[in-house]
Amino acid sequence: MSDEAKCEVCDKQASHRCSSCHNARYCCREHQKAHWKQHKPNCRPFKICKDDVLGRHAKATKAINPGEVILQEHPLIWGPALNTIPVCLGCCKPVDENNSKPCSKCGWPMCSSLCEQAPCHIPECRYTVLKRSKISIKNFGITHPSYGCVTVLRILYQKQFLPEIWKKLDLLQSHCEERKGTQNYHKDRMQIAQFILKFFKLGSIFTEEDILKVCGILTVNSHEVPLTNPPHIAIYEKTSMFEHNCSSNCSKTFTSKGNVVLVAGSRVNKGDNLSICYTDPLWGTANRRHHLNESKYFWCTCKRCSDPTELGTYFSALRCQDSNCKGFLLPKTFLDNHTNENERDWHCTRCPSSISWYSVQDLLDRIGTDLSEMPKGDPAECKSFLKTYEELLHPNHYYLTDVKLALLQMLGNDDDEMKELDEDDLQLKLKLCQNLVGLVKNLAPGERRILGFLLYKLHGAVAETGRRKNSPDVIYGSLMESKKILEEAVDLLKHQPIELPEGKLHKEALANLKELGLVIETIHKTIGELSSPL
Ligand SMILES: C[S@@+](CC[C@H](N)C(=O)[O-])C[C@H]1O[C@@H](n2cnc3c(N)ncnc32)[C@H](O)[C@@H]1O
Repeated sequence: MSDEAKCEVCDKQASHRCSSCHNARYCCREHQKAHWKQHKPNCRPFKICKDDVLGRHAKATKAINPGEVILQEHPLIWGPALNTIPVCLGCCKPVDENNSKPCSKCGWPMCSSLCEQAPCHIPECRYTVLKRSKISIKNFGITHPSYGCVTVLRILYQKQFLPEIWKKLDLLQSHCEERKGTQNYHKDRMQIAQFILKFFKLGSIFTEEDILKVCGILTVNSHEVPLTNPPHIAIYEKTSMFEHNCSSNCSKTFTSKGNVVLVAGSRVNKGDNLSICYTDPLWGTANRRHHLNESKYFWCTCKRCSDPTELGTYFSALRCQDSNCKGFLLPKTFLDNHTNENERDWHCTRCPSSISWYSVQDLLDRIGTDLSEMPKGDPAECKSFLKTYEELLHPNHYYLTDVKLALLQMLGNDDDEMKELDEDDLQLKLKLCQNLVGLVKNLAPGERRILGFLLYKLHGAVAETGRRKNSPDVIYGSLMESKKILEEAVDLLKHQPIELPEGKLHKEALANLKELGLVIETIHKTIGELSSPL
């Protein structure tokens, strides 16, 4: 009998499951009732299903409202990223020769004696001690190849000593077969597997295949945790089951302690698949699909990828090159990776014009280079980029979106700067915020962090526009609108931890909301006094 088939209370064979989460199993109703108090905090609104395309994935077992927490869990394993500068192996904060001391047992630089004794440091410490010479890290502040093996060693340690955790890790996808022959596989083999086998001399315990499987598990399932700078990585058991969608219905954030929190971004119906976005939702379709194939070994065919207009946003579209035409150029599909050359042409949505795939690539490469070479932090440069490329790209194009996102943060980034902003720039900021809020709501409604950030910026621009008017009625109207937008931002950002910029923004938004409420009350009284008969 498998573990899953046992009653949560008595270990007898289970005949039924909790009808809400489908996870807990019981032998009888009495035991289910008796267990409810204990089970309630863990009763999750999803079950794990399996099919040939997705493998294991999560399905909602009841309707879920936007903002509802679907899951919160501890990492199964965490550690430094595979490419990182030297960090403390207790807390993952950067170390250098001044703020660290080598671990007395193994030599890895640690930021404090508390971190030296942290349980998470045991695996690499023990394996280093076993090889009978300490490690010596001399170059700080630049990517250090030795750190690539640390999280891998932590997983191998579970395999050797902690079978309960290893069992869970071992069940995760590693795509070993698909990875063979790829550049990433070769790199992992040379830089991680060989290093572990030769430097740590662990060949009698682990094979090269064991190590490469762990590299695959990490590549496919690990999450970047931005609570430290540089971010560290972690694997979460249940979160690993959530499939990818480029317009996902859930998003993830983290608690201050490093737990992952999955939150519904849009309304989910019972039976819907639950998804998160494994890639950057503000990349174009070709780039997202390429990245997913390179890092997660599947070609995405979600609704957004299947629709060349990307849900009607034209996020990857070019303007038709016929100056008399108001249409946009797009391929027939982004899904077919191997069609013959003519089939890859991009066609106008209005006229018979078309353009070859090579010309599209050439144009996009040129604009991409311009963007990467653009001096940072200069609003004039951003405006000039937008002016030049709005002639060639759809207004929602991802390159323009990228620059708009940067520009709106340069225009009046705090209250004082906002007051100083000239009227044209204020109206530009307002337009950029409105434009991007509309775009993200269409394209990636589950992305609560991005939407919350944009709405926060929008509330400021709306309030400032109102404040500059002479009429108390108009000011009152604008501040009420701004308050409504701010309330939405507060709700969207409510699960962000204070360590992240969005958590700080949430704190700021709550304070602004209180202040805005008081200002609105005062204006309301003034209007009442002005309009009351003498
Ligand atoms: C983090 S795992 C998800 C859990 C996995 N399905 C399992 O059975 O363990 C990521 C892998 O799931 C599969 N996957 C996730 N989302 C997918 C999607 N939208 N289309 C196809 N495969 C997907 C891919 O094989 C991907 O590498």
